[in-house]
Amino acid sequence: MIRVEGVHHSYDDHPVLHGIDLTLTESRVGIIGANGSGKSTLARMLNGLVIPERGRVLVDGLDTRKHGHRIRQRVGFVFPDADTQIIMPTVAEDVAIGLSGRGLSKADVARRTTDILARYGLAAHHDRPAHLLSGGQKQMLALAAVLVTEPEILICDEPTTLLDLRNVTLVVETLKALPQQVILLTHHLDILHDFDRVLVIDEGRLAFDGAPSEAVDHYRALVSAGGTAPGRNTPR
Ligand SMILES: Nc1ncnc2c1ncn2[C@@H]1O[C@H](COP(=O)(O)OP(=O)(O)OP(=O)(O)O)[C@@H](O)[C@H]1O
Repeated sequence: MIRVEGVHHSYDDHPVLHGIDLTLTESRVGIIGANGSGKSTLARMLNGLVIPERGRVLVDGLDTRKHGHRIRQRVGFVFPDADTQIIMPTVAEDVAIGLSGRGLSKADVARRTTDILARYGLAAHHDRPAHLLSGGQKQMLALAAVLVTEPEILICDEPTTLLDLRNVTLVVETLKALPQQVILLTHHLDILHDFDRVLVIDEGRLAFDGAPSEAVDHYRALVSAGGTAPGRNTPR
């Protein structure tokens, strides 16, 4: 369970989050809001990639300020642009690297790598250079490379942003089938219709917290009322 307690954050004296309190227990949680509203900053706090300036974030009682490494073993994070997440030359190596330092034998690493690539439709690409994959395949690889570590919670920061409709569907169906708790940041509002809970972030504050359709209505109303800063995305 993730708890966010009285979290404030600034970058270079520019306030980005203002007093966020949350307890996240639901299986499927969406986070929506305008560009620059603070969603990614909040998401990155949930596994200790960003430490709050004030307040604290607890994962199963562990404070991200003190237990970042242990928390990141429990909470996987998928970034918006798979290219920035793919770090090894071949597809299999990119998955296997996530298993290093876990005391697994080479045979176990190879077996788990082969299994996860098969599960996510990448078996035929095992030894291919990762940079030659299509955009959708790269996003699936980024997802597989996180899921092979068997996190208890998965945070996905706009994992469908760069994908065409077919690949959006593939990634979304994959996420929805996972047994893990999934926390998904997205500008594709329709993805969230069957989520358990959706948070609307507006200029660093929690503007709405509830059912998906009401959250989307709230976000659209905010945009219509000019409640988000100018020049930001219109919700789809
Ligand atoms: N590392 C950083 N250093 C300085 N400023 C940052 C940093 N990361 C984010 N910001 C700023 O903090 C604000 C919130 O950014 P954040 O990425 O959290 O918003 P977001 O809601 O995820 O936006 P988007 O939908 O565009 O991804 C923005 O003004 C952004 O420019």
